[in-house]
This record gives sequence, C-alpha cells and structure tokens, in this order.
Amino acid sequence: MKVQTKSKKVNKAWLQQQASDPWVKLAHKEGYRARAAYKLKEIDERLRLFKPGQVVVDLGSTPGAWSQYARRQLAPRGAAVGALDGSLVALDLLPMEHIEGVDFLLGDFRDEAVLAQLQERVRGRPVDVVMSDMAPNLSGIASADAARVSHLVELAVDFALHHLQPDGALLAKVFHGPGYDELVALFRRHFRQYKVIKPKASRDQSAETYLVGLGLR
Ligand SMILES: C[S@@+](CC[C@H](N)C(=O)[O-])C[C@H]1O[C@@H](n2cnc3c(N)ncnc32)[C@H](O)[C@@H]1O
Repeated sequence: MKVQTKSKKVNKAWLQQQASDPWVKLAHKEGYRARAAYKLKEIDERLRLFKPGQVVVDLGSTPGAWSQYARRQLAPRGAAVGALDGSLVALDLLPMEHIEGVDFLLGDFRDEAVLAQLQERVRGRPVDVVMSDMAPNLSGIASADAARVSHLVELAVDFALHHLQPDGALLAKVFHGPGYDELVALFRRHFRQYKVIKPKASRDQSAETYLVGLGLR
C-alpha cells in the first residue's frame, strides 16, 4: 500500500514536471513524440549531420522522436515519403508506432540474430549516420550500470566501423561517470574528429551527454 502511494506521488511529480517543461510543449506543438527530438535537432544544427538522400540507422528509437526528426531532414523537399524507402532503419527493444518512411525492426541490439537482421535491412549500403540514444534500464549499482552503457556504446561503435561510409558520423548517448573516459578514448581512436555535446534539451541534472564521431580513421 505504501509503495503504491509513493509511486503515485512520483507519477504526480513527473506529470507536473512534464506539463511545465517547455520542450514537452514544443514537441506537442510540432508533432514530435518526445522532447528528445530537440536534443538531436541542436546537435544537427551544430554539426549538419543530415542531408536529403542519406542512409541513417537509429538505435534505441522508441518512441520515435529522433526518427521523426531525421525523416524530416532526409526527405528531399517536395518528394513523396515513399522516396525514403529503407533509407532510415530504426531498431528498439520496445515496439514503435509506425512512422511513414521508417523501416522499424523490433529486437535487442546485443543479440547477434537481431544484428544480422539489421544488416539485412541496410542491404550493404554505406551508412551516412548511425545514431544511438540507447539507454539500458539502470540498476542503481554504478559499476554494473556503467558496464551496460559502455557495452551498448562499444557495440554501436563496432556497427559504425563496419557500416559507415568513410565520411560518416556516429552519434551516441553516454553518461558521465565510470567508463566515460574510455568511451571518449574509443571515439578518439576511431574517428578523425570527435565532439562532446550536452544539448540544452538534456536535463542539467542528468549525467547524459552525447559523443559524435566524424569521419572514420
Ligand atoms: C531514451 S530512449 C530513446 C528515445 C528516442 N531516441 C526518441 O527520440 O524517441 C532509449 C531507448 O533505448 C532502447 N534500448 C535500450 N537498450 C536497448 C537494446 N539493447 N537494444 C535496442 N534498444 C534498446 C530502450 O528500449 C528505449 O526505447
């Protein structure tokens, strides 16, 4: 009974925070499924990641705000959405409501069979942008959580090394704390340039930040 009361309180606080969050309001107005769209938008406005006609892979895509944003950038002006077929491939553990022009795959990125299916969807085309907003369920045990985050980012780097075109980009969510410096070193080792960006839409109290690798070494 006590637990239920506490979770109701947490829920109420979360709902209040959502209602007063300017990014949530903007997301509603502009038709995005989540405020996360504005993190990607800011990164894109700084680095110009997306261009019409590119091939993009979105890892950890649900509910779909990054896919929605990327899809809007990839569609050449005035082109039918069908022109995008297969050029935006999204993957998540959780189902994602359909977005026109987005080829969604349900599965765990750590699973080799799922990785093989993702590779099939990419059909051997060089990928321009791999983006990963994947975040594991956190246990609260810092070392275990850091290992989970690092593992997902390392797998995303490995995927990027095999599929990115030479001037392509990898964008990945990371967390400050144990394992962070090693992930920065990994980006430095494999990319000609790397950037660390904490977008304004990322909550100050959150340890999340984004690493972007530009151009393969
Ligand atoms: C912060 S949400 C992504 C939000 C998304 N970028 C958007 O704009 O709507 C993180 C997502 O990562 C997914 N995820 C976590 N671990 C994953 C894994 N091993 N394989 C695939 N997806 C994973 C979660 O299911 C969750 O939907």
